Amino acid sequence: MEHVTEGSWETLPVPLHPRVLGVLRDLGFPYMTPVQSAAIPLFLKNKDVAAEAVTGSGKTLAFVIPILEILLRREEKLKKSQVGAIIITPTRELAIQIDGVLSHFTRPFPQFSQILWIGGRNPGEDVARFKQQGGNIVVATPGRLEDMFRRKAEGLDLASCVKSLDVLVLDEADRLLDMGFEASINTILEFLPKQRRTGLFSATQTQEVESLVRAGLRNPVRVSVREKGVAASSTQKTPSRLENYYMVSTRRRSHCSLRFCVLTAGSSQPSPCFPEDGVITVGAHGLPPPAVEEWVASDHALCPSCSTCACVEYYGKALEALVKGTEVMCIHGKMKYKRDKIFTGFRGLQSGILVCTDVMARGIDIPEVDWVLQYDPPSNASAFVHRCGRTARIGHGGSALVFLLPMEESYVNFLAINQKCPLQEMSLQKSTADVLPRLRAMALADRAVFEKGMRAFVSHVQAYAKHECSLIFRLKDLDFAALARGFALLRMPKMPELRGKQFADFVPVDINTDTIPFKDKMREKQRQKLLEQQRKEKTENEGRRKFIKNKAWSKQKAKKKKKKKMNDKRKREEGSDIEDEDMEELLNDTRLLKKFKKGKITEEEFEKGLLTSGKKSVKAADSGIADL
Ligand SMILES: Nc1ncnc2c1ncn2[C@@H]1O[C@H](COP(=O)(O)OP(=O)(O)OP(=O)(O)O)[C@@H](O)[C@H]1O
Repeated sequence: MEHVTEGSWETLPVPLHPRVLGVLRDLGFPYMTPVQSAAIPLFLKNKDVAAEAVTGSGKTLAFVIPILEILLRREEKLKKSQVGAIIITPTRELAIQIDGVLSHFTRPFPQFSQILWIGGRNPGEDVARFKQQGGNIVVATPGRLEDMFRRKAEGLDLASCVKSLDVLVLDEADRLLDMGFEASINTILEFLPKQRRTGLFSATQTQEVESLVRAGLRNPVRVSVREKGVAASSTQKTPSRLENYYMVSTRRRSHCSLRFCVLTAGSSQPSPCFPEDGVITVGAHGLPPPAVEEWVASDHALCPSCSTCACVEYYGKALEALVKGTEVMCIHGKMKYKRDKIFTGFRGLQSGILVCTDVMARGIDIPEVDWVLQYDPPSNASAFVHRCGRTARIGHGGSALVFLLPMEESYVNFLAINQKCPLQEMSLQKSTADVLPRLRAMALADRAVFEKGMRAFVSHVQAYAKHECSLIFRLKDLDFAALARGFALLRMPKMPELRGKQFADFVPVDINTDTIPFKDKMREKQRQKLLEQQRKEKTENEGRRKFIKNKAWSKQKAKKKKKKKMNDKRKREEGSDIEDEDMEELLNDTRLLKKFKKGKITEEEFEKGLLTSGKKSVKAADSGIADL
């Protein structure tokens, strides 16, 4: 393990508690990683630490161990309700993971209690748990932690409880800022005592992180850890054991990635849509081609690959049908309550595919992940490094692959310069059977699949339009017809980006897509009922329309003008002129996100808002009018 090279824990200049050493022995970690050997002594000498180290280099223990040691060295013992340490991390999954690591170390010290505060759970219960069990060490997401400071009326005076705080850790600091938590963090910092140790950990440092370092840390010592064997001048952000590839597909990106997933997962029964002779070779740089068996032997394939929740839903559904004998799971940010369960479930699997958005891109530690497939390039370049970092973690090898269109190939150079992240080209050489006819057949047979595909396409186009590297990812150059074929669409969706365009290369199906039923009988029954209701309303409105027609034309004109004005205003405000409820939901979510980023609403309110708009969309889908 080239990461674990820094001598045994006993060689630290400040000795660790024998029971901490015992836990490390039980975990089978006899040696430290570089970031651990650098950061732990600094913390224990009362320094603030700003640490940057590649993904999977053991940053969690670099702050968990000092927290324990500092609390153990306190002169005044902590009371149940006194908070001695807080770890803030951007996502729930990360918080759960850190809480799990921490519990190994608090187990031999029953005098310390720990508590997890994350969104998606009942805040009232969080308060009750704290009052009952205490929380000397808090692991939290920023929104929920900020919310907890406002729960005085429920009997939790957190501002008083944190007066005893010794250590604050900001994990994945750049992500905390990317996700718009700056306002929450600043509010939280105001409650915390200045006399504390602060640690800031990240795999990628940005300008914004620098400001946070200045705001939250006092004379920090900076730790920047490079891997052994990597030149001192190099600032490569990805682990050296990571084989990082890109594949340029002249065909559709989605098609390629789906085929790749099918192959990688290595179905136990040969998939009807994928021949057994698919050969993948590494091109350009002359490396030997990995044998197909190598892919097939994959344990976990993780794909934090999609930029949007709708794409995750669609690819999840597609892969479920295409990959036999391998479990396919989906996680995205719009899932409210089942996210924890799915995440834990995936970790417990022998092998599987996790289709996810960037909620899984950071910090998530599933050591056996062999492949990270990126269906589309993430919206910002540092997220690319984090996505890849879900594989090739300590002591393990791993590979990552991003699918690019020919017009996007300069992204490879951009990553090499901007992120010091070199990629090698890989190409799928033999032409293989098409997965798309199968997906089209699925969409024809089930409205749920049809609608998922349409939504995925729309959301993908919209995400593409907002890409940070708009010079490389140019919406105007996107081949919409090829994209639609890649999503196995039955017809082109109606959306402003496509208005007035012709798609000679896209052949829509020869049926009215409104007639495609849901496979789920109940859903279809509801849809039919709603369609009937709409038909009735339409007939009733006919009479009214005639009446309007008989009105003075000047009046009709005024009404039309008013309507146009309202529509224009809405378009200006929302940047969209799509009429259906899905778009409304999307816009509503965007508005919520903006408010949340500006700190105008709490994480809780944000999630509640998402849930309400999600419900609306289910209604729309059920009614069958969500046909975008
Ligand atoms: N000293 C050690 N020896 C062996 N394995 C270790 C050691 N320290 C940590 N690990 C293991 O290495 C893996 C990665 O650790 P961790 O999740 O802390 O990495 P990280 O640097 O926080 O990664 P990321 O930047 O992706 O969040 C974990 O599975 C952890 O158990």
